[in-house]
Amino acid sequence: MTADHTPGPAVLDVRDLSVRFRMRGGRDIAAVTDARFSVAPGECLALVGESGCGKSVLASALLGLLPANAQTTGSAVLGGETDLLTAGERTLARTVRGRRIGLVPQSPAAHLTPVRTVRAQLEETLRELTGVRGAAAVREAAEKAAARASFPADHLDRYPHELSGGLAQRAATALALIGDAPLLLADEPTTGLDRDLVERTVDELRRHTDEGRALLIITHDLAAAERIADRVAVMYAGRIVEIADAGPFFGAPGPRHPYAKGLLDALPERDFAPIPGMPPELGALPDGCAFAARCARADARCTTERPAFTGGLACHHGLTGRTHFLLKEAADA
Ligand SMILES: Nc1ncnc2c1ncn2[C@@H]1O[C@H](COP(=O)(O)OP(=O)(O)OP(=O)(O)O)[C@@H](O)[C@H]1O
Ligand code: NI
Repeated sequence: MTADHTPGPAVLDVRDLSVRFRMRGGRDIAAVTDARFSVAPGECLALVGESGCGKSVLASALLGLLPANAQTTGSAVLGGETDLLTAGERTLARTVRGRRIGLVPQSPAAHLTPVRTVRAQLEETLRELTGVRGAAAVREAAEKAAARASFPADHLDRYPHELSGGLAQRAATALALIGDAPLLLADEPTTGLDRDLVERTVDELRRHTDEGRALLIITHDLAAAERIADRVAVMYAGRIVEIADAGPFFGAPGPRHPYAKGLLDALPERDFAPIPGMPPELGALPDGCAFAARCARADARCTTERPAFTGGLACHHGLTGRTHFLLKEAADA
């Protein structure tokens, strides 16, 4: 097994997914390039990287929610059968969003309908996505759905603006869980929450993964990723540069890609040493490695030659030939 592949049938299998925004004047923005990863049942994959690196665009591509000027290539196969990139809006709206992919939104307050109570929204979603019928049965199912996301029953008749950030997040999670989707997709589910609530939110999401769902969590909160993820995918300038098991990535021996190492070293609880410089414009990417301009290890080759993504890594320096050979041998065994 290599780190970019999960063993057994994947819930989601993304192959060479690219997203280009066609801009006026013929310019292209390469928001996502050749993303390749899969997520297995019961597994949590955290997609991490700095603001603007393409994480949300990747999520929107999976949900069929990209704007009209976006062009996608590659494939993203859900449940071994449906390619999300070619399925078409009708299929995505009727059979995928909510039913096969539960979306835990970035901004729950904005996702919830402001003029309706949490109970009303849960009941409406239940009627839409499940076979539960009859006022009493729907009411009971809504209360169960709230309990599943640890949303307190005595707050069900409140409106979204009457909820704290943490409770709004739980209401949104309860809605995301109603369709019993095998894949949960959470884009920055902890934005704006204090540390305590971040931990509770990710622990609750983890619990749903432990029930057998797959979870793709998008975050730039590395502490949250460390707490929840089985594997980590690091994105830089639209490309995944490293995919690794969370244990060795956050512990020893640590990340293999210099950018991923830089991200961890920048954490206040580690070296608190920011990566110098800025990421490149996605409309004007360099020919070689996109990280070369900021990388202490970069040499002439890095600026001219793009590193291939093999064995979970896209870097000229990450592995010596010998280590690579040994790892590959172990992976193939
Ligand atoms: N509709 C669009 N047209 C053109 N460019 C876009 C469009 N939507 C997003 N982009 C560009 O795609 C890039 C990636 O954006 P994205 O929102 O995926 O970043 P992100 O990694 O999710 O960042 P954050 O952590 O801030 O949420 C950005 O440079 C953004 O400007
Ligand atoms: Ni985003």
